[in-house]
Amino acid sequence: MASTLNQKEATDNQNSWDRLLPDFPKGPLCRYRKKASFSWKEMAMFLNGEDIIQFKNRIFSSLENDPLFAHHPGEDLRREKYQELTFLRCKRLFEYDFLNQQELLENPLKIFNMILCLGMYDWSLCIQLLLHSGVFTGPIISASRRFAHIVKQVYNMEIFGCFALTELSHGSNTKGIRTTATFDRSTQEFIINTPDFEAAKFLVGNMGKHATHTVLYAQLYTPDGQCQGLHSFLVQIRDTKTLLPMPGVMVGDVGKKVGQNGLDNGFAMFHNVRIPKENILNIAGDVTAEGKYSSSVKDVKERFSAALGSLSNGRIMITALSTTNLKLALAIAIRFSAARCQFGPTEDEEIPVLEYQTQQWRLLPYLAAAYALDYFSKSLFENFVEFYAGVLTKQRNQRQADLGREIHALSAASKPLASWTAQQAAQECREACGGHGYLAMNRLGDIRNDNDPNCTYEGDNNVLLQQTSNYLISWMNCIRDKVPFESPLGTINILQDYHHILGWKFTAVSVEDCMDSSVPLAAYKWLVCYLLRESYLKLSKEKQAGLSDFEAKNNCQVYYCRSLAIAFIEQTVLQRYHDYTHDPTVPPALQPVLKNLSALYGLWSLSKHLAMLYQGGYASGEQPGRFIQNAILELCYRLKDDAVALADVLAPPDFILNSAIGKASGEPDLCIEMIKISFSSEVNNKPEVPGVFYIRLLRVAEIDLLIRAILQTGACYSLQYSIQFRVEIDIKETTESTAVWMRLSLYHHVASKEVMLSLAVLTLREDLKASTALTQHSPRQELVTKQIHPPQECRFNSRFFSLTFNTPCRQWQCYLQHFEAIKCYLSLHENLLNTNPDAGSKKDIEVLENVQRRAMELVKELKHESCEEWLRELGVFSLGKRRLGDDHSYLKGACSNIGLGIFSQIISYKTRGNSLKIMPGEV
Ligand SMILES: CCCCCCC/C=C/C(=O)SCCNC(=O)CCNC(=O)[C@H](O)C(C)(C)COP(=O)(O)OP(=O)(O)OC[C@H]1O[C@@H](n2cnc3c(N)ncnc32)[C@H](O)[C@@H]1OP(=O)(O)O
Repeated sequence: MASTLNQKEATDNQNSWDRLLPDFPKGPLCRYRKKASFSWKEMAMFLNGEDIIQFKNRIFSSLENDPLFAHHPGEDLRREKYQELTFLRCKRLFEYDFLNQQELLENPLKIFNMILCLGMYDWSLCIQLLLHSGVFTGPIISASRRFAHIVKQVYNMEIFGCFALTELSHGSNTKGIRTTATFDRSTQEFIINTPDFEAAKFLVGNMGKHATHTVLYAQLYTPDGQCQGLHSFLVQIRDTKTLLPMPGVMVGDVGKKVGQNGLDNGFAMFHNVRIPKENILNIAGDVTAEGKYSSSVKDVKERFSAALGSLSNGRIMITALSTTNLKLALAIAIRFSAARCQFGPTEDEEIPVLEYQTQQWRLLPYLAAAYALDYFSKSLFENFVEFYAGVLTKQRNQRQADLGREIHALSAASKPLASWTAQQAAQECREACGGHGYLAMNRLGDIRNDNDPNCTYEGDNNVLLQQTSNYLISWMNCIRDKVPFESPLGTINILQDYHHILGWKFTAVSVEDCMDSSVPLAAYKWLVCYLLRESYLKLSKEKQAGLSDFEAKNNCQVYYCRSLAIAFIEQTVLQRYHDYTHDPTVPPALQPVLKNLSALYGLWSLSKHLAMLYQGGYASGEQPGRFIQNAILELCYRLKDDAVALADVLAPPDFILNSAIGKASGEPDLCIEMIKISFSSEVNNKPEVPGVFYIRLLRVAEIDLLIRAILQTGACYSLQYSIQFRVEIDIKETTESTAVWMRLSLYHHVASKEVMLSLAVLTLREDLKASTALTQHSPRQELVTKQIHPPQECRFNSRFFSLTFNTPCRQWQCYLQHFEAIKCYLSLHENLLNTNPDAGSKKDIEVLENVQRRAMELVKELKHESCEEWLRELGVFSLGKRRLGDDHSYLKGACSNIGLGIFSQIISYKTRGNSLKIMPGEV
């Protein structure tokens, strides 16, 4: 009976997993998926839970089915266009309203996941939304209820926000900020001024083009001439209707960046800009009508930390954003490594590159880090939710203050750890995928470049690490005075055993002994205590030598305080992950792989501190180092067959991952991607370059892929162009083989001229796996003609089957029929060759002509088919459907919706400059 129940439970589970997590398409990755020691679906359910998976699916499918979110293949989207599109998308996200207040309160992890889902799709969009509805709105919500109407305007997108702290000459050093806000008693206003160019607000996300309001950080001056320190103010910088700068504000875009170019980063200078007294965000302090400064926080330092408190939230999110980049890069590189075969034990046999020890060692520790950091970032976010609830309910007890300090210390180190790990991983993954990794279409370059600012914004990584080491060193007084202590989250509680831990030694006596994360965890505890002692001693010594606090601190960073902060955060991440993976409630089938990941993350991270372990006497002799290295390699080997399933758990759907080599099937369809890119960039940017696509077809099935690629690409770009297709099939015989070449000529109308587009020569290799390469094929001149043929002309001779159709791209049904005819033609031809191998070489003109005639007849017959049937057959129904009818509707919709909101604008399909322009008569 019990076993029947268990069986039923197992079946129910399986059904629910299958419903939420569909199987992946068959392909070369199947062999690894079969070898996995666990079910990826069970793992995904365990890590996320049904509710979150459903929620993520809803977001992913909404983006995939919305034409506004269609990808623009290649990297040729101009910056202005990309920024404009990002803004339209951001606005559209509010229309989706993925998360209501109730859902958010019930499960705050939903907002966390929503942000990450958007980031997986595009970081510019994600950061734009975060800056507007989080970084800008957070301090406003925390300040006072008097801003409720502003918050409403934020969520209606009636205003658009940014967060202006950084200045041209002051980024990390917030105390050095020089913008001023002087209170004017006579008008009950603050006057905002930028003293000089160097104090201009700089690099502020959303400020470049779109923001109408900013949370502005400035030194507050009371009428008595006293500077009361850094405070934040709500300032309008642009007119909400015209987007023209407000009087006294000079604002603009800072130009192209290394990454995230869909985001408009800007600068601003203020000259006697007056804002009402109520616009001070009174988190740290306020000013009375008489101009007296008042604050419930008496201590200046505490006031400073209250003013900057909102940055902790940002750093926690950046920890998670970086971890997401780590996950994306790993998903791509592991899938590629499992499908890509290169070299082998014999000349005839090539093996997947994942089988090589070096490849495992390069990638799998990062995979383990992705799992550990993923868990950590979620748990830290949950800690923050607890803290933020206290902020909103105005709790002022000791625990709340201690929790704030601890979260600040953790996030100031977890941001550096996660962003650096992701940065290094993205580069390693890029290289591990060779030339394919270098191609923009595979997204590793974008992941690396878009991750890059995570190391800098919300505080430079190295500067922030000092906050963590300061926090740790601050506990030395309690240790020295033997005063009992603990922190709300318990992360510093190991220091209670400081003296005892300093006496620990490395005790493992074999490699097998090291295969559990308890071994690196013990070493980390020792390392944290050791580095704390060394940093403290060094600091004391420097001070005793007569150096100022400032100089002493400066001399204690490298090899001391900096290493301490890094070791502490790695130990904390590992501790949490170790506890999680060793919890008895983990499903038995998942325990071994999760424990392996935990051990690998711990040992690999620890291996970077080997010198320190020896230097401090924790390890001695040859064995500890050897054991750790061999255990890392053994764990990589043990995880190798699980790697694809582990990557599957992390990877979003193909549309979101948007990487040809990262596809779930392991079939990169590079041909399609290249055509899309070549086609789209030519159409989009260089319309007057003449050219032809030559595509060599070895299997009839391939034409389906091409049709899909062309349709999808056309779907993105046909809105502005009427495109003509001309297709010629050239059956080319050599002594070794018969090859079918398809020449696809694309024309479009530019100023009523017909221009031939794009020259790209593609060769598909037989297996279509990862091996598409651009090759030199000299096009035969007799085939190249720039003449447009009359519509729907068919021409035959013994080798060529040529169809030209002169149709606006929007009318899909026209050219679908023609493609179908070509397909029939090729099928018949292929059948012919299969049944009669001599047919090709004998140049049996009569037979070929019969085939061609039949294909011609098919074209006529096919005209009566409904276009929707064609689309469904080709699997592009939804894409096609939303283009049928009013082709411009999606853009019109998006833009006109904005028009209904704050921004009156001229909708322009020309993308030069900001399309948000002033309506005639409004100025
Ligand atoms: C959701 C995010 C998405 C991505 C967002 C992307 C957009 C990016 C926007 C930006 O980048 S905006 C601006 C970025 N700039 C910064 O982040 C500034 C970095 N600098 C600082 O935060 C501070 O200047 C500092 C380096 C942390 C402090 O340096 P300073 O030496 O001047 O002060 P201390 O003496 O160290 O600190 C005094 C006191 O205050 C405590 N404290 C500081 N920050 C916080 C905080 N966030 N929370 C709580 N407490 C804080 C600090 O620990 C000290 O306390 P004690 O040690 O004295 O107890």
